[in-house]
Amino acid sequence: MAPRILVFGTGSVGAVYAWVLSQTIPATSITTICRSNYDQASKDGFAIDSTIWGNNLKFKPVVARTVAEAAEKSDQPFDHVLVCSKALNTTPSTAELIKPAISETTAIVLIQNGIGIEDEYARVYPNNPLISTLTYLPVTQVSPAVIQHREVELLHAGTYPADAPSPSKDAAKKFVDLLTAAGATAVLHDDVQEERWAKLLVNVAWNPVCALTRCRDRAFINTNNKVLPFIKDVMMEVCSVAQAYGYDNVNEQLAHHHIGRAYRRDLPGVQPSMMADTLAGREMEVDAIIGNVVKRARAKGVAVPLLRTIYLLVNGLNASFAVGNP
Ligand SMILES: NC(=O)C1=CN([C@@H]2O[C@H](COP(=O)(O)OP(=O)(O)OC[C@H]3O[C@@H](n4cnc5c(N)ncnc54)[C@H](OP(=O)(O)O)[C@@H]3O)[C@@H](O)[C@H]2O)C=CC1
Ligand SMILES: CC(C)(CO)C(=O)C(=O)O
Repeated sequence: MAPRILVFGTGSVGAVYAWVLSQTIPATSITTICRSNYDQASKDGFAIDSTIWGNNLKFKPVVARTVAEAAEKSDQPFDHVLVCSKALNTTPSTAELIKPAISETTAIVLIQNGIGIEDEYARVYPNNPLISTLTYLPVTQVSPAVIQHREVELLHAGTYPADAPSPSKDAAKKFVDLLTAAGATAVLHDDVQEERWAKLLVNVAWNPVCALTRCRDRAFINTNNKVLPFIKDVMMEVCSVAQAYGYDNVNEQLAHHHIGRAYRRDLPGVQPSMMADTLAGREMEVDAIIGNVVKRARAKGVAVPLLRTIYLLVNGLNASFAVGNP
């Protein structure tokens, strides 16, 4: 029988992975939880333009407003619940919100940026397979249920914790195999935390500056010849924290690799998710992406003056959305 999939948070990333899975799993076995895009998604489904997979990709999964409604609609327990909402500190937490969909064997798959995002799920579901993933997938929901994707698709996955028991390791492999069979690129790791740190170089450096300046990454580079040295200094601070935790491959060479990717992009470049949030006046993942790095730096006595500055600025920007127009 086809695996049953639930996607919680079907915005930019969630819609793309739901579509990917629909290449091997019937759309009737994929349920998407939608909020602001519910009307459009339930009426016409999703439409994706991708520079990799092609334009005008349409698909219509099952659409529900809440996890309770999704669980009621499904005649079988869900095999995989994909959490593709932003990693935010909400009340109730997202871990609590997905409860109606979690059976004894459901694998919980986090497809989110940041570091230290798994703890709440591990606390609420100590016996379920928990799969931590991150993806290189520049995507933007340009209007409700209409998504644009460009340039790259690469997901890294592994269990949380890294030394999880074999049923969790099997579930992680199964998920990676599902994506691969559907035509996506997914890599399984014994310890995916190294890849989380590696991607933080990109997200800590570019997401806040693009949000604060409202310039896409490549366009920001063109504003001043000091931009690239600054971005490198920010990345090197993240490297020093990662190395303090034993991830020595998160280093200067990797920083150069990531900087080169942005530099080679056509203008105006990509719109990081934090910039999309700012333009929409939506809460940004300030703690998951920056605050948790600053905390980890403090715990190891690593100096991160640039990260502390960026954290305060972007945290202030976040707060401004809550109070409305200044
Ligand atoms: N966009 C990108 O290019 C990339 C993003 N990422 C990461 O992927 C994750 C997802 O990002 P992204 O797809 O951009 O985010 P989006 O904001 O595009 O999508 C998140 C979706 O979650 C929905 N949602 C949040 N809370 C709830 C809730 N309680 N009930 C129902 N729906 C809910 C939102 O609904 P609503 O619209 O109503 O708020 C929205 O549709 C983040 O961790 C991000 O950092 C990783 C790689 C690239
Ligand atoms: C920078 C990017 C697009 C890389 O995939 C990303 O992770 C984000 O927008 O948060």
